[in-house]
Amino acid sequence: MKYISTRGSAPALDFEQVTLAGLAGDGGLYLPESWPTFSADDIRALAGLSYVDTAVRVMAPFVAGSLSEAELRVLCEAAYGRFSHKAVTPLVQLDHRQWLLELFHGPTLAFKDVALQLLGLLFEKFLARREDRITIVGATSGDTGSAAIDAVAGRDKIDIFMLHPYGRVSDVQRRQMTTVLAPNVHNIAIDGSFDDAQALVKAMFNDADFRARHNLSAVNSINWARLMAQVVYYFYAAVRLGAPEREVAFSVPTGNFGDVFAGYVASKMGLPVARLIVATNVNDILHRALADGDYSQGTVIPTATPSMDIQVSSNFERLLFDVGGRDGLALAEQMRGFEASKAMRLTNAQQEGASRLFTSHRVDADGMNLALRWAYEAAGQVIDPHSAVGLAAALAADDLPADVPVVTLATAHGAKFRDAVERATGVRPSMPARVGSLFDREEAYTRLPATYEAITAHIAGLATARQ
Ligand SMILES: Cc1ncc(COP(=O)(O)O)c(C=O)c1O
Ligand SMILES: N[C@@H](CCOP(=O)(O)O)C(=O)O
Repeated sequence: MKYISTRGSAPALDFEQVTLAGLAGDGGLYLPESWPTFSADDIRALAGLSYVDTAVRVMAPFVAGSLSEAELRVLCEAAYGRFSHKAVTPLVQLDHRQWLLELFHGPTLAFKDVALQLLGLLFEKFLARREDRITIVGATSGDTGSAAIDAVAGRDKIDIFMLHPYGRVSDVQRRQMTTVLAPNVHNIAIDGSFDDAQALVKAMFNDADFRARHNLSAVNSINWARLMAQVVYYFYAAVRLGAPEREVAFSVPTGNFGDVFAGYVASKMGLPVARLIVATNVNDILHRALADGDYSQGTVIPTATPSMDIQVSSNFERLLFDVGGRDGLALAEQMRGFEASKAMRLTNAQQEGASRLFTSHRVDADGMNLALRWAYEAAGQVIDPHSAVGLAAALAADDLPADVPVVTLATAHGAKFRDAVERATGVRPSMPARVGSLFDREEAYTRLPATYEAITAHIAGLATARQ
């Protein structure tokens, strides 16, 4: 399998290279040269398989040439063996048509673990082959950071520098990152938003000297391997609900467009997806883009769903590339315009292409609270605020055929956002034992201004020299 850049001029890479590279050299994001497809029989054959068996079948075409199926299986068994639920990503029924897909049974209680537990092992395997080391630079609005740190802490060929927006993540999210005191883990709190952090990370990748000197790699969803691992649970859930005989809709609380893009990939591979509902909070750039073609960056408004307080959605570029005819040079021009003016209009082809599968819904604080209460009172489920944004959008999708089940992706455990859950439901979710005593541990992080000079000087001073 070869991967090409959305901006048309970086060299095509294989899976191993693309996993270590992160962002493409031309500033674009990597995607498979063509989508592997599963026939109805292939999908039928997934019925009754374990999560690991499903993962191996779904991901095998993407890793071909870099990993054998046996190697992939060993990594999946290790990654998903750390989840606390036997089904890894269990489905929970809420009513006759609404379902939750629980993605928070990993070590750090958010869906990020599904991909990052595997990515940590992929890094280790590929670095051992090359006898090389990497410096990971990442941006987090709360969940990617802790999941990535858990996945790579203590690995001796990796340094990780994780940027989070100071004061804009929950106390649990922050402590899950800053109480990991392994020597290769470096937390940086920037005076800015997640978008600032993400822009700084992309600038480091686009600085050829800095990138080469530190051998940068990515753990954000700019890294293709992240999305690949997330495609698996769409198959796993849909097959359990009757695919390929029955179509399934998914409602996805969305920020950086990675999770819902994985659903798009599943659909391109042949999974019968009736609809992908993009659920945003009031930071609604994706809702405006999908509803009106207006992709213009607003100011980030802090909300009770901090992980979705994002106004520039990295992976949207992958969708625009695929539905817009895969013209990398034209997209590069369009993205340069966006980077300069912070606004762009989708082309007609991009809008029409996206509207075939996607709808969107903007959920404000009242809508989120109502969904939290509905889940608790009508179905006895204490969910987290991000999942509640997804559920609110799912409940509003009343134009879907009656026989289509709607699956909301439950992206985090309520305990990560205890205050918001308690305010809405009166129930304070307790912390699962696997997280340990976060509040007794020492914290370590460095607070820095959100400037390129300050961040790169800090990283250059601490990153272990390449051997
Ligand atoms: C709990 C939670 N829900 C939803 C999202 C949004 O996912 P994505 O950025 O893949 O759209 C995030 C962050 O990415 C998150 O941490
Ligand atoms: N919500 C995310 C933001 C980063 O998204 P990613 O999927 O690109 O890593 C977070 O929790 O950090």
